[in-house]
Amino acid sequence: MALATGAHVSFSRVSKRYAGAAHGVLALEDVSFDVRRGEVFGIIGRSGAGKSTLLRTINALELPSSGAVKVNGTDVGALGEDALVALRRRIGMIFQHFNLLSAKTVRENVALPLRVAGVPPQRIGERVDALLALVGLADKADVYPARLSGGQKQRVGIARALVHEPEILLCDEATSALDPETTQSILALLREVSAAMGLTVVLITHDMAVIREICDRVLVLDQGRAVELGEVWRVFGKPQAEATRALLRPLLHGLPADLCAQLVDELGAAPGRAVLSLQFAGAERAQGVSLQELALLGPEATLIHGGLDRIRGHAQGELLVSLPAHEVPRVRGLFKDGDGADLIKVIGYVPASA
Ligand SMILES: Nc1ncnc2c1ncn2[C@@H]1O[C@H](COP(=O)(O)OP(=O)(O)OP(=O)(O)O)[C@@H](O)[C@H]1O
Repeated sequence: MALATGAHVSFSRVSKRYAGAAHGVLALEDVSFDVRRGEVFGIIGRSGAGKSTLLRTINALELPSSGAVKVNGTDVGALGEDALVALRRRIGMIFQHFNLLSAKTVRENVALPLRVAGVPPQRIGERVDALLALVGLADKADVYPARLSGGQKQRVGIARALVHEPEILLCDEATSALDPETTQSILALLREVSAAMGLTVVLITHDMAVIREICDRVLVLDQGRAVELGEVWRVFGKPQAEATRALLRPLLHGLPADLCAQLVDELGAAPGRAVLSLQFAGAERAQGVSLQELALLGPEATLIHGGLDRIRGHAQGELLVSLPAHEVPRVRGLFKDGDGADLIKVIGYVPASA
């Protein structure tokens, strides 16, 4: 059963075909996965991969052409009008362009969904004040959106999305219009409110740094298909699908091939040496890479480039090391290769006769 496994939202064999020329557009194809209760779940993919379509099936803004989306075990596609209104109140949504009403103050923007729901004015006032305090905008209640910064507008968007005390928050490129510093503050706020309110958060973004920063797990869509799913540190540490690698390329620690070649060339002054790449994917070395272990590379090893990063508490990265070529077989044995968490790769040799 969906509830017993902790699934909050479950997608089973979801396909979506939009009407259009000839056979229409197949935006989603046979997508199945669960979003767990209380997790922050990211969806990534190239432009047109189907991310928005998938997100919008959760609150039935789009209905699957086949398959089912269930929230708490209930098929959202089978709900009547009243049940659908109730469902949408349990699912807040925030958008890239904030979608605030410019002719209404901050307070009125946040209050509007409560007014529509017929909540008594006194309760509306209390609720709106509490939410504006929560998002750090208590002093902007009577200001119009035009006088707010992008980050402040998104804070209003978040307050408005939380008015009905939802259990799920959908974020559609919520930080894409913001500068990096403001993005960080909005992510911190999202993390805070999701933890405080026990929210399940599903977000789509083109910004891989956002996924790395805030998500527990990530799904990769490619041309409407789910091609990879896993904990963020695993997927980012060792991406399996080509689509994932392409999306993550800007974040990967590896040196560009031409720079590697240049490094190998420069080492021509020391013939008989090899350049190795030691890649750490985080599973075995959550705490980092021990210097004791690196010391086993031997006294003639030189660290020439690299760095370690931390994703959701797992150390990841790549170190480029030069050492005598005859040491390569011994060193290969020191670090797990291939199916383990780590990978060791010979980037190049400088021939002894050079
Ligand atoms: N209402 C619609 N009618 C017809 N085709 C649509 C509609 N909405 C989306 N599509 C098509 O479905 C596919 C998936 O679109 P979707 O917006 O879900 O992708 P996306 O991954 O969110 O893209 P982006 O990152 O550019 O926002 C695209 O080919 C798009 O052109």
